[in-house]
Amino acid sequence: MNKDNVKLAIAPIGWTNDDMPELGCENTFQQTVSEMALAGFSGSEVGSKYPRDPAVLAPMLAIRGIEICNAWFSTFFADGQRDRTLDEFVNHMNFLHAMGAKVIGCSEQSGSIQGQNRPILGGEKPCFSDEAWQRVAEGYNTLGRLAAEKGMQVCLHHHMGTGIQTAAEIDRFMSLVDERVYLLYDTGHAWYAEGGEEPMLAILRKYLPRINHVHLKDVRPAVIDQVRREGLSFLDGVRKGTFTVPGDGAIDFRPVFRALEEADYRGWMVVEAEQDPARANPFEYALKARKYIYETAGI
Ligand SMILES: O=C1C[C@@H](O)[C@H](O)[C@@H](O)C1=O
Ligand SMILES: [Co+2]
Repeated sequence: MNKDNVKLAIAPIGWTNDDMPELGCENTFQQTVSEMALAGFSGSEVGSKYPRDPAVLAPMLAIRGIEICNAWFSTFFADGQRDRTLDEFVNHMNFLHAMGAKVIGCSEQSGSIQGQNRPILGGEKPCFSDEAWQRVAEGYNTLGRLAAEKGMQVCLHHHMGTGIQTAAEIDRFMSLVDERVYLLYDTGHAWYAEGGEEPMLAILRKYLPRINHVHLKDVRPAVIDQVRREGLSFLDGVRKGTFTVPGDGAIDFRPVFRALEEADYRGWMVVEAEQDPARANPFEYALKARKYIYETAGI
């Protein structure tokens, strides 16, 4: 890949998991960003331990050569919480804008079971009605317009346990939104939702021109099988090791990198591999990911 076009970041979720803050609570913000830099990454998403004042955060990252590329934002349009979502979005967008980020990665969280103690593969995730889809589309088109006014772009993170999890749901979403709304492609969630590498790649190939941010997450299929068999929740699975860094799990990332390269992808690729830091040392796994990406993507 061309290193002038693609930048590499890593998410702090490997050090402290904001979905389960007890995982990695011992890892400080400064240790996290220092280890990211030491492992050879130039970007990060934002975790709960990061100072929220750009005047404080920016210099602490600058001395380590780390840029902020994105931060997760939860939307609740299907549930009808449009005003609250838009208000919170504007604050979030302004923070990211002050940090120099260009992308705002959002997830439609109405009815999401990703944080609940319910079987993630047990058919309990939300399915939106036609009216809910219309609310989601209108909401995201508004976010896309607000972001464009700031010279930024909004994207949807398809995610396990949400109403936009499967390939069919991604299709529905993308068919309803306008060209100012992009897709955040997450390899791990695509594999998990569709059960393999071919359907994961099909989503990538279909939406390449609309993908403006990439999460590189590897999977351990044996753990996903256990999650299915034992009716475990998404977070139980994470604790058991559903995800890991590229190069450590089942996914061959070479076709992913090739497809992005052929489509002249320009933007960030973010290693995002939440697992228990007590079992998978975050610095060691960051180095492992960095080496694998160098060897397979050439950057
Ligand atoms: O982008 C993400 C953010 C996390 O909080 C989430 O649960 C994870 O799985 C993910 O892909
Ligand atoms: Co992700």
